Order: sequence, then C-alpha cells, then structure tokens
Amino acid sequence: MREERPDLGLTVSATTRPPRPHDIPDVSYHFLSEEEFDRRIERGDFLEWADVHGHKYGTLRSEVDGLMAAGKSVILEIDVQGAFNVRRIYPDAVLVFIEPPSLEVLEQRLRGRGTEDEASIELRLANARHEMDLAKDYDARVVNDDLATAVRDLANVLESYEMDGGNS
Ligand SMILES: Nc1ncnc2c1ncn2[C@@H]1O[C@H](COP(=O)(O)OP(=O)(O)OP(=O)(O)O)[C@@H](O)[C@H]1O
Ligand SMILES: Nc1nc2c(ncn2[C@@H]2O[C@H](COP(=O)(O)O)[C@@H](O)[C@H]2O)c(=O)[nH]1
Repeated sequence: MREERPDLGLTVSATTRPPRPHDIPDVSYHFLSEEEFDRRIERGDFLEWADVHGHKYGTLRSEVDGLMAAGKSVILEIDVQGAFNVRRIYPDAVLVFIEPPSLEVLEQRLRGRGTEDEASIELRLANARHEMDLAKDYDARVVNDDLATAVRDLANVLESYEMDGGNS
C-alpha cells in the first residue's frame, strides 16, 4: 500500500500486548509496558484507546497528526470501541468493517497462527461474535476471504468515498 497509495497513511498503534515472534517493534506496534501506557493516557497522548482481548491498545495523536501534516488520508486498524470513539471525534470518518467469511474460518486461522493459547482463542472468538453484531452500524463491510479480493474491495470502498464524499 505504501508504494501504490502514497496518499494513504496507516498509523502504528501502541499496545501492552506482548510482541508475537513475527512482530517488529514500532512497525507492527509501539510495544509499551502497562506503566508507560498508563502514563501516556494521563498525558492525553491518545486520540482513543481501549481494552481489547485483555490488553490495552491505543491510537497516538502524534501518529495521526504526523500523517495529516504530510497530507495523507489516515487509516486506523482498530477495534469496534475505538471505531465508534473515532466517529464521535471525526463524524466524517468512514468505518469499514473487515470480517472473516465465518467464525469457523476465523477459528481455523487463529489456531493456524499458533500464537494464542486456548483461553485467548476462546476470548477472541467471543469478541468477534460481539463485534460482528455491530458491523451493521459501520459505513461499509468487506469480507476477508481471498486476500487479494478483499484488498480490491477495500480499495473500491475508499474510492467510492473519495469520489462522492461519502454520500453514496
Ligand atoms: N484472507 C486471509 N486468508 C488467509 N488467512 C488470513 C487472511 N486474513 C488473515 N488471515 C490470517 O488469519 C489470522 C488472524 O488474522 P486477524 O487479523 O483476523 O487476527 P487478529 O488481529 O488476531 O484478529 P482481531 O482483529 O479480531 O484481533 C492471522 O494468522 C492472519 O494471517
Ligand atoms: N481501539 C483500538 N484497537 C486497536 C488498536 N490497535 C489494534 N487494535 C485492535 O486490537 C485487536 C487485537 O489486535 P492483535 O494485533 O493483538 O491481534 C484488533 O481487533 C485490532 O484491530 C488501537 O490503537 N485502538
């Protein structure tokens, strides 16, 4: 995306979740201790933050401000709580719900990733069920079955909002 759509910028969130083996610090996430995350909440550093799957995740204002200053449209990859909070702050934000083809496929994918213990898988599936109930309140939905198709569908959604300012 960085090469093909230089007009778009993806924020790097902060989290207290421990890094997974393939995570790259400050690329996948800014990995913070509980103390540092709480200090940054107190300082008002977050545009939004939420407890997701038992860990804190948040969008740093500095990330959004930096991308906006560079003239980019800002993309946040965040959970439903964060999405609705961002909509309150930026009513023109476009909320796109990226969903798996089914909960069964999501479970296979999470198990296939091999990074989660049983309790975390159960928690993520229960949360996914709840999140999918809220998808109807988003502006658009993209089913992430075949990845290349999902990427194209997302690009089409973005294009439709760029073309008509979201009045479709
Ligand atoms: N289109 C796809 N085809 C095959 N595997 C996929 C596809 N999309 C994602 N995956 C895999 O599914 C697993 C779960 O991905 P996902 O991004 O949904 O996880 P997550 O970030 O833990 O979920 P959540 O956003 O609910 O916390 C990952 O291993 C990911 O590589
Ligand atoms: N409200 C926010 N949610 C966020 C943010 N960054 C990520 N997320 C969401 O957390 C879960 C778990 O992600 P994982 O990498 O541990 O699998 C996922 O739903 C993300 O969308 C954020 O800054 N704010």
